[in-house]
Amino acid sequence: MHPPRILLGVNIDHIATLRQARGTRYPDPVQAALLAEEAGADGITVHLREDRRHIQLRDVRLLAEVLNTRMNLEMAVTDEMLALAEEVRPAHVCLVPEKREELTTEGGLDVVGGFDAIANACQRLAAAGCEVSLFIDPEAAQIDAAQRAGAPVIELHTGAYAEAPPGSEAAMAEYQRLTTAATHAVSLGLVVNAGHGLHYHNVEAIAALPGVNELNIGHAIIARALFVGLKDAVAEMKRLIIAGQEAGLMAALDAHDHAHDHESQHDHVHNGCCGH
Ligand SMILES: CC(=O)[C@@H](O)[C@H](O)COP(=O)(O)O
Ligand SMILES: NCC(=O)COP(=O)(O)O
Repeated sequence: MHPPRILLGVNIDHIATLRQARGTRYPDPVQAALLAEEAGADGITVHLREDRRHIQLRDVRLLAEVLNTRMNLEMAVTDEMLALAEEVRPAHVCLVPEKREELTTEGGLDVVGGFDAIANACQRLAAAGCEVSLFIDPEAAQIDAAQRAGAPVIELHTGAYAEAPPGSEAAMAEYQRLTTAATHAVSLGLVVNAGHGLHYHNVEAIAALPGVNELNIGHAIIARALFVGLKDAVAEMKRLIIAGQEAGLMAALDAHDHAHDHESQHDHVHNGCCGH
């Protein structure tokens, strides 16, 4: 049976970045969200940062009213944000680490180190009806802790892979880390999302990872939208994700057939079918 198509969550933070740069009312991230949905986005991701550098509370409240798909609210594990999520009740909440001085999210959430606070946040958000995901680095210890904390979903941070020079040993090592992490998380029954730094040239490989449910992509889509329009930018990303998923499935089938052939040859020899 064909697994479900990988979903695309479009992150619209950078529409708000442009608006905030001039203090105008435009461009409106809410308008962008509706266009992205029309182009095939399966969900809309926003990161309401403590410093409110891009997305504002007004955006989150309006999106909660008008989205036709679902909101994925990225937020830090703070009392203020937990209270807000309990009030707005987005379909999905992704807990992320946050530093004021960072340009963008630098690493994954330390679930091992902050276990009690994160497990408590997972419980509160689940009680509010939100599906919680934890944005983590592709490390077994963090994945295990995420499961123990009660998160049904993880989002693997793809930043290190995206930043490594394409084709380099570092990129291959990061890809292997992501593959191992996704396989491990799926074996624990976790839903596996991924994102950060994905763009039109690296997304196919990430869509080919085993068992991926959703990719969250923002910067590259909004940047391309400047030249081709938001709808085309979203549609093109969806096409690449589907192509990557198909390639991953074919590769998995080939590997399976290969292993099967090898096993049959092995049985053949051991069952004495070679005239011995
Ligand atoms: C959690 C994550 O990887 C991204 O959503 C990122 O945090 C977006 O935030 P910025 O748009 O501020 O980079
Ligand atoms: N969680 C990742 C995300 O929402 C998008 O990150 P980016 O594509 O803007 O780097």
